[in-house]
Amino acid sequence: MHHFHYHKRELYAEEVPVARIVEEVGTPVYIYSAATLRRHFRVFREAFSGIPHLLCYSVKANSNLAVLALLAREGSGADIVSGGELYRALRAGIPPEKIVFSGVGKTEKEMEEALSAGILMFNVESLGELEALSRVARRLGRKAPLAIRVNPDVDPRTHPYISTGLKKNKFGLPEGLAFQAYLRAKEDPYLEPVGVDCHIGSQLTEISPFVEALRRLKTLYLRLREEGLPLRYLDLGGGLGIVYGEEEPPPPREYAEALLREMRDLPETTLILEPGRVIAGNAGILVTRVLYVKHHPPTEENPEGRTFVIVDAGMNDLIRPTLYQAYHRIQPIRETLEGETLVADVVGPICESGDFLARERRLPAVRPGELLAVMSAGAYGFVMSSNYNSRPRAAEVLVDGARFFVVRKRETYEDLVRLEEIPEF
Ligand SMILES: Cc1ncc(COP(=O)(O)O)c(C=O)c1O
Ligand SMILES: N[C@@H](CCCC[NH3+])C(=O)O
Repeated sequence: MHHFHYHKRELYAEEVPVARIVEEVGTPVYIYSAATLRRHFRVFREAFSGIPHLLCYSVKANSNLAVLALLAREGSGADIVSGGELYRALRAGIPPEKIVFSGVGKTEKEMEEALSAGILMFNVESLGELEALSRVARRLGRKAPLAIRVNPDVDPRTHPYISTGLKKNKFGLPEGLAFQAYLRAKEDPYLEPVGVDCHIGSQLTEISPFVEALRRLKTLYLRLREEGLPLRYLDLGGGLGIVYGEEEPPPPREYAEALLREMRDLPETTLILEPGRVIAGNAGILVTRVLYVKHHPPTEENPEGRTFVIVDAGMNDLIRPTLYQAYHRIQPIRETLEGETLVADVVGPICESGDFLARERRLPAVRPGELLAVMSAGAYGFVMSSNYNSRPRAAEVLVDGARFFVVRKRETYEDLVRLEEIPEF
C-alpha cells in the first residue's frame, strides 16, 4: 500500500488529510510518512537477512532527528560525513558502534569527536587523512578502526553530478594507492584496518555497477587478508535509485540477491550498506501553495506562449530540479477528474531563472490558492534547503498513522538573524 494516496479525491499522508496538516502548519511544508520509512528499512533489512550485515542509513539524505530516531529504533546504524551528522546520530539514539564516518574532508576535530564516541570505523579517503587520523588516535591514546575508501573506477551510469566512483571524481583512492595505505596503516600502532569501503554514486538504476564494484573490493580485501590484515567489513556504500518518474530501479530484493551471491565465499565478513535515498526519498513530499498563474503571450520562438504556475516553495526549499534537472512528480492535493489541464513551468518566488520545480509540465488547470504536492522529496530535500532570499526554511512534519507531529518548526524572521550582529562601526 502507498502511504501517500487519494481517498475521496483528497491526498492523504497515511490516515491524515494533507490539507489538514497545511491548515495547522502552513506552506511550504515537508511531510514524511513514518510507515513508509519503516517499510523501506524493513524491506532492506529482510533482503539482506541471509548474511551478516549492517545497515548504516546515510544521514545526509534526511537528517531530521525524528527520522533518525525512528530508524534507530528499527535497528539502523548511520553513515555520517561530518561532526554535525555525528551529533545528530548520537542525539537520535543511534549506537556509536553502528556508525561509519565517510567524506573526503574530515577535520581533526571531527575525527577526535568520532573516535571519542567510539564509532565502528572511519572510511579514509586519502593518505593525508590517514596521517591525520593516526595523529588524532595517538593524542587520544586509542586505536582508530578504519577502512580505506577505494575508488573502483566503475561507471554508475547516473547523473554526472552524483557519480562518485570514477577516476576523475574526488572520492577515495585508486586500488594501488589504497593497498599501500593499508600496509602503512598495518604498521601503525594507532591505526586498525578493519574493512574495505567504496561508494560509487547515487540514484543508480542498474545492479551491475554495484556487482562490479563489489568484485573489485573483494579482490583487494582478499589480497589484504593474505598480507595478514584481519579485515572483517566490506562497505559497499549506498546509491540504490528510486522511482521519481519513468525510471525502473531494481527492487531491494534483487539488489540484495546479486550482492549475496558475491558474498557467499566470504562467510566471516559483515557487509555494510549505506542506503539513503531508497529509505527516505519516497517517504516524503513537499507541499506548496499556488500563488499566481501567469501567461506570457506567444513569441516567434514560443508560439504557444508560456504559462507559469508560481508557488510558495522555491529552489531554496528543494534544489534538486535546479541542480540536477531532477524530475519530481507534482500532484494536486484535491484530485480533479478529467478536468482541464495546462502545460506550465512550476516556479518559485526566488530571483533566479533557475528557480523552478518543474518545466513544461502538464498539470490540472490549477488556480491561485490551491495546494500542490511535490512527490519523492523525502531525500535531499529539506537537508539541502537554504535561506536564500531570506526565506525562513519550511516546517517538517512526520505522520504516523492517524497522528502527525511537527518535527521541525517553520523558521521565523528572528531565526534568520539570530546569529548576526551589527558592529559599532
Ligand atoms: C559515502 C556515501 N554513502 C552513502 C550515500 C548515500 O547514497 P544514496 O542516498 O544514493 O543511497 C552517499 C551519497 O551519495 C555517500 O556519499
Ligand atoms: N544530493 C543528491 C545526491 C548526492 C548524494 C550525496 N552523496 C541528490 O539530491 O540526488
